[in-house]
Amino acid sequence: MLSVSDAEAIILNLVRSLDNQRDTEVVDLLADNRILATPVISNLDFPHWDNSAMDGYAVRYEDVQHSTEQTPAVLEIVEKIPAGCQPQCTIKMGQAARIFTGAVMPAGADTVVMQEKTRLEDNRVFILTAPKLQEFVRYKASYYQAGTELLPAGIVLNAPEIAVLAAAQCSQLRVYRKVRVAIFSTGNELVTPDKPLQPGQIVDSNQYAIASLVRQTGAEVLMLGIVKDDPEVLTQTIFEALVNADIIISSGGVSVGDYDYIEQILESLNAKIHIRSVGMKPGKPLTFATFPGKNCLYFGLPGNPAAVLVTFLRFVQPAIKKMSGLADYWLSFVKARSHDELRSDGKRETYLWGKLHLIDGFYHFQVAGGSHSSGNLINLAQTNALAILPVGKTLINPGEEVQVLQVFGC
Ligand SMILES: Nc1nc2c(c(=O)[nH]1)N[C@H]1C(S)=C(S)[C@@H](COP(=O)(O)OP(=O)(O)OC[C@H]3O[C@@H](n4cnc5c(N)ncnc54)[C@H](O)[C@@H]3O)O[C@H]1N2
Ligand code: MOO
Ligand SMILES: [Mg+2]
Repeated sequence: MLSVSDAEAIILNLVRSLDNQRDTEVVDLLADNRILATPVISNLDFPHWDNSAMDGYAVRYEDVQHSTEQTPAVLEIVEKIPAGCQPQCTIKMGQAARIFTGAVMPAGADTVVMQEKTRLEDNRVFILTAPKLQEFVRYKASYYQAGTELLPAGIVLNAPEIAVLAAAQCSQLRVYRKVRVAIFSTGNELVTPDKPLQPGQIVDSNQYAIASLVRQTGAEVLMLGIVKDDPEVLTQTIFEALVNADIIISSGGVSVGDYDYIEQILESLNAKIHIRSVGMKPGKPLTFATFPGKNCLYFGLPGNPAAVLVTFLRFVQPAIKKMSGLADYWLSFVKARSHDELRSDGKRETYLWGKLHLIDGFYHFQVAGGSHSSGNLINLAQTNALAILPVGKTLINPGEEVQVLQVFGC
């Protein structure tokens, strides 16, 4: 049985990022959560020109550097410059321009005095406090120089990046296409949620959970439905999925039961099985395979509903993120203080689901109540984190530190 970290390394080493030329498409600015495939270089400086950060007066520092309330500099106002206009005058000794936030600085002026520090009399402004040199001027190119890299490839385009791209007039973006993930569930006992249950049947909840997580991870879902525990149908399903999918995920059928066919089918399809089981709880029977000559990864997740979520979050989600072109941050761990006693048998790395709260700058982990059996999915609702007890650790006391994996949009 592999350790979790060895399994992670095997998987992530075998994941190839989509091709940054071939596997891309052009989208507009309204397509969010996409991953940039090529760096963006703008031909605009930021700010585009020297401009004022305040409503006030554009002045020459040397005229006002000794101003006080008792001995104010008195300047003649020669121009009024609203935002969006080109100044007409050059500010000379003893002169100032009325200026507004965002308006272009006039030639000759190097400093802005905010209007609260002035007094106006007719066409003259009294400067009541000495400003600092260049105060309240946002200088051209002081935030970004045209021609340099504005955004690197491999980042997610969220609101801040989209604002930057809009401001830079980059409205057509080359992003990676979405990773295509085919999913299916195996089990003769499974039915869709709309069917009345016959004795022994249960609802295929895993397929819905995986589909939701795949979409949240930014990939496209191909739902292949429920497949009976029938080697022929299973083989055909996997064979067909290989045509279009970058990743195939099944749930169930990976343990040692008489109807657990996934591994033998993968072998019959000449897949190379890299992982058969992992020392984690839940999630021990995990199958990971590749198909020689094909760019497709296979994750055979265990059928138990908690095991399927934990193995997806620990292994599949980072693999999708890496394949999608995301340069880093495939997993997000934090250290938290445990609110409760956490227990494990110490034999496998143990994942306990619960809620992460940020209180006064410190993370606190509150374990979900009820059974942590991998067959129980009820108490997974409203959790956002998995606390991790390493192998050999049987107890974490309340108040002790624990490593936590942030999940479900946390
Ligand atoms: N003799 C052994 N038995 C089992 C072992 C073992 O090491 N030796 N491992 C156990 C562990 S751990 C897990 S996890 C499960 C994994 O089983 P499979 O991946 O083969 O999954 P199934 O047998 O098909 O189903 C297990 C369980 O999950 C329910 N299930 C299956 N699919 C779904 C679905 N789509 N939605 C909701 N629930 C599902 C299924 O009804 C079973 O109750 O094996 C243990 N056994
Ligand atoms: O994946 Mo199994 O949970 O360890 O029941
Ligand atoms: Mg089984």
